[in-house]
Amino acid sequence: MKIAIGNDHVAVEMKKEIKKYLESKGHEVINVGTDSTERFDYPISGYKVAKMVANKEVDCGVLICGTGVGISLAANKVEGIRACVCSEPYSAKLSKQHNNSNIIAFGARVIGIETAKMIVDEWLAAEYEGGRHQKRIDMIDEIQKTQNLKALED
Ligand SMILES: O=C[C@H](O)[C@H](O)[C@H](O)COP(=O)(O)O
Repeated sequence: MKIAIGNDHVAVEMKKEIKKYLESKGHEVINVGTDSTERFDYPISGYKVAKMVANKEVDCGVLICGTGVGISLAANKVEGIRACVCSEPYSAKLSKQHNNSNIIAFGARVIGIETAKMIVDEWLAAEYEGGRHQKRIDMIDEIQKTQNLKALED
């Protein structure tokens, strides 16, 4: 798979290790995050990775900041992005199976590298199940596009 990866100053080492790990599994990884530990504003990396995913330049994205929260919030502002913060593999797997997440995020101040590897493994191996879940994803898109939800009017 072709994967974009982004991070802020907190997550430089974890980003490097995850990039290396994914490459060792045969993935092509495009690094758009910072490689410096100088303070760096996470929305920049969140936005860059999100745009690459939304434009289908890559198959999916990985985002890492201190908690994974800020960087995923920024990514989720891009239309079509479903970025999920996970601190354990079960939520990562379900975020793909049920929510069709296209970006996974986690925090370098929250989890260790072995948990991070398990999260990306489970997430990349999982497949979106469609079916009953699609209606809910369509509702999320509807909220984004219209700031409204027709289901409330029914
Ligand atoms: O959600 C935001 C991230 O966790 C950032 O990595 C964090 O806010 C950076 O904090 P600081 O600038 O204090 O290193």
